[in-house]
Amino acid sequence: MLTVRAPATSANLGSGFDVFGLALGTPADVVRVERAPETTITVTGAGSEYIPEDPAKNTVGAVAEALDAPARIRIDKGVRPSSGLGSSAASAAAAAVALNVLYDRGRTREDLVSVAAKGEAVVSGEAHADNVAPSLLGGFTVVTEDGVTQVDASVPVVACLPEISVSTRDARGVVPDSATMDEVVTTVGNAATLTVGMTRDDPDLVGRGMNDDIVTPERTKLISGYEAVREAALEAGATGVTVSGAGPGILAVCHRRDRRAIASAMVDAFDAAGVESRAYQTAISEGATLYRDGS
Ligand SMILES: Nc1ncnc2c1ncn2[C@@H]1O[C@H](COP(=O)(O)OP(=O)(O)O)[C@@H](O)[C@H]1O
Ligand SMILES: N[C@@H](CCOP(=O)(O)O)C(=O)O
Repeated sequence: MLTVRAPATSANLGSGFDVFGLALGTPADVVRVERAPETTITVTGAGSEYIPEDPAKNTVGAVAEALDAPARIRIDKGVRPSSGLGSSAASAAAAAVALNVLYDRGRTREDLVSVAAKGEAVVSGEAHADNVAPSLLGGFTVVTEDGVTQVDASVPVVACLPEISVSTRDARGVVPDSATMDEVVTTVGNAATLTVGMTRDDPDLVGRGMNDDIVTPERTKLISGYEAVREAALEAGATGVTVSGAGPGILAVCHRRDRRAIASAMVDAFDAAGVESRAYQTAISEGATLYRDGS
């Protein structure tokens, strides 16, 4: 048996829709695999009651098929589904790493990005790779049609997860079809600033580059309390705040000294809006980790 822990991720970071992603230190999914004549899946843990065990409907089923690697697969969810924290991607990334070794397929982590993205197509209709790439590779990732670029960034973050669900499929439905040239120019500038910030581990530059006037405003309408939570995080010292992935999670970037205060300000602001939430105080971290002995 092989065991892989794959981290939650936060995609987009505002200015990098479908392009940017980062790996979070916590939470994470743990996936265990054993060879079997055909693929079976069991799911336990956070939100498991909402996750299908049918291989045709679960992200890991698509990964097993793509690698021609039938297995008994057990998923222990640490990342709640429909969270904006790459829940479906964490399972897919973990399964890709585990099955690649189990069947000695010889794929590199970079090769596995497109394999794991097939799982995303099962749930959101599109094989977007901006969650699976950081879950596999760790750090900050930039996904384009030409491939993936990875930076071992280390920046403190708070990921606040409200007790509401937004499916990625639905949130992709509110993405505008077009943008003005002014909006594009502003977004390119922000994305470039953010990327330089990641290469320097500079939370101020990263935060300054997170603004996005194209996709994010449409998605914040799906998250009760978003504006109040954003304001509270900024007042507590966050250098940038935006929707995590497709939401409802909210990501705040910060200096380490402010992390605890930001986490409690965000939870309090959601509470005042009548929404329960929990905040993960973490940092950009490593990608999927393989444990050979099943421990
Ligand atoms: N292994 C899996 N882990 C989590 N969700 C899964 C998995 N396989 C299928 N799903 C489905 O994917 C959807 C959640 O994915 P998504 O909407 O992209 O949320 P998230 O932002 O948390 O990844 C849910 O409908 C869930 O049932
Ligand atoms: N780029 C995608 C990212 C979705 O992330 P998730 O964590 O919400 O699945 C999008 O914005 O649709």
